Amino acid sequence: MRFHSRKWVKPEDLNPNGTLFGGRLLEWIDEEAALYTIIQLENSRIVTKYISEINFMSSAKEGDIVELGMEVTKFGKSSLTLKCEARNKMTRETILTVDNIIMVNLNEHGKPTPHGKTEVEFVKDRLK
Ligand SMILES: CC(=O)SCCNC(=O)CCNC(=O)[C@H](O)C(C)(C)COP(=O)(O)OP(=O)(O)OC[C@H]1O[C@@H](n2cnc3c(N)ncnc32)[C@H](O)[C@@H]1OP(=O)(O)O
Repeated sequence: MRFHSRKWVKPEDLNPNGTLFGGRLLEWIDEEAALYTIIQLENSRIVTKYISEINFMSSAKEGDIVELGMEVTKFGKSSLTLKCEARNKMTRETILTVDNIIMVNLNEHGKPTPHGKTEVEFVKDRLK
């Protein structure tokens, strides 16, 4: 799994317990999944269709750095299935894992459309 982005836990990201608010982390993950999908599918009209069980295993506190990792587990016809892990860079603990995030490629009418991709592509290879 590649960890593409990092987030800094700020006061506005905390819950009343003083730790990272779960909803904020899910927002970060959804955005990261969307950005990853847009880049892979080369289409900005994509949506999140389904997110499987989310297992919160540990947390983060103010000032901690959270890393978000994504991995493609399946290329469907119009869909892309991702696996995700969020980990705390300070404690080295896994904060949560999500086994399946299903993203769907849409056409200009907002309907699912084949993306034609079958493997992960790297931007550096596209430039050749
Ligand atoms: C980044 C964001 O936050 S986006 C905002 C939040 N998301 C949204 O607003 C999306 C709202 N939902 C929708 O617009 C519609 O449900 C759509 C366009 C995503 C899908 O429409 P549907 O008519 O259900 O699509 P359809 O049945 O053709 O399925 C499309 C693909 O999703 C897959 N899929 C649909 N439902 C599920 C599900 N519950 N679990 C897993 N995969 C699913 C299908 O297998 C299909 O994949 P494939 O083409 O690779 O075989």
